[in-house]
Amino acid sequence: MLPIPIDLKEILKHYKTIAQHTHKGIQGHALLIAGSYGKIGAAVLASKAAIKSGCGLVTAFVPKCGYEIIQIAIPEVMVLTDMEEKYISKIAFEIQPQAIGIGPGIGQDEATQKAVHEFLENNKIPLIMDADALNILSQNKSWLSLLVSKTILTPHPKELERLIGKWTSEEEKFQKTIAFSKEYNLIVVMKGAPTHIIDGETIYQNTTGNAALATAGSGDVLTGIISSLLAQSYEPIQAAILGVYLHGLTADIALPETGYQSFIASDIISNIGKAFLSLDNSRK
Ligand SMILES: NC(=O)C1=CN([C@@H]2O[C@H](COP(=O)(O)OP(=O)(O)OC[C@H]3O[C@@H](n4cnc5c(N)ncnc54)[C@H](OP(=O)(O)O)[C@@H]3O)[C@@H](O)[C@H]2O)[C@@H](O)CC1
Ligand SMILES: Nc1ncnc2c1ncn2[C@@H]1O[C@H](COP(=O)(O)OP(=O)(O)O)[C@@H](O)[C@H]1O
Ligand SMILES: [Mg+2]
Repeated sequence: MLPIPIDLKEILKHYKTIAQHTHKGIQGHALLIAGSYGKIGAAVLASKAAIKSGCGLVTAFVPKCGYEIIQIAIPEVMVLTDMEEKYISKIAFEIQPQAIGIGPGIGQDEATQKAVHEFLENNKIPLIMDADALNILSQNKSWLSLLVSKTILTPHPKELERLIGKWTSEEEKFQKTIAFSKEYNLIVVMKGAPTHIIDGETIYQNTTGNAALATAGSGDVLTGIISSLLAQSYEPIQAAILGVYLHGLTADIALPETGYQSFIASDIISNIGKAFLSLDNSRK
């Protein structure tokens, strides 16, 4: 089947402008479970991207060593901490987020794996899983059946291979990912150049983005953007499509100013506003 292009026409079917009388309490609350010692940056990037993508509230759940880092780096974001200093060991919270993003920078410590398992057994909130959360799933494939329906997975090619096994052709890669998506009722964002999204038999192909995105943390930012959209009541497939498009668009907007070399993940975040504005302007 031919992929559906994720272009402006497709995006305008899904994109919702912000209601004038909305307030932060109804704009959605996203929870980002991220970071470990030396990789708190992943939590900073994901939660900053979330608050810059329209949800009303963002909470970051990090190991203790991340507390001051997040509070100072992004005062707009609230912080909950694990009992452990350097890694996540038990995911417990009393807030009621509308979406959860888990994985950037969490590592694969045994205690973190146990915490992820317990979390998945109990979670019913719309979910996006990235990075080490995917690697943990790959090591414990029986946990895939615990995921809430239409959970969004965002693997890069290596993470995808860990999840579905090796492929010998592009065709086989798509066949295996479609079978995987159908078996567990998941949405798979196959990150790459270009990114494809698999939702059962349906394949979408992104049209934005460029090689400037080949830089540390750009996937962590994507997780934050999609978590934010999910918290704003976009359906999981809509959040994945819009998130991937906006993420790529930031790089297309920034490229004339930064060039490929000096573009960094924070430049994605600082151009999210212009990316949203270009959607608003195209409606006028
Ligand atoms: N500032 C921070 O805190 C940051 C924290 N981060 C966090 O670090 C954790 C580890 O994440 P990670 O992705 O670096 O490690 P890992 O899963 O082993 O993958 C690496 C291997 O995968 C491959 N590969 C990747 N992309 C590919 C592609 N497009 N096309 C083809 N192959 C590709 C490539 O394999 P190779 O080609 O070398 O065989 C590469 O060596 C994770 O939690 C993340 O969130 C980072 O986000 C950085 C900023
Ligand atoms: N050459 C490229 N062209 C377009 N997009 C790219 C390119 N290289 C990387 N990307 C995008 O950048 C992101 C990288 O994600 P990931 O590998 O998870 O990074 P990290 O783990 O460092 O945050 C993905 O969204 C991917 O599609
Ligand atoms: Mg990544």
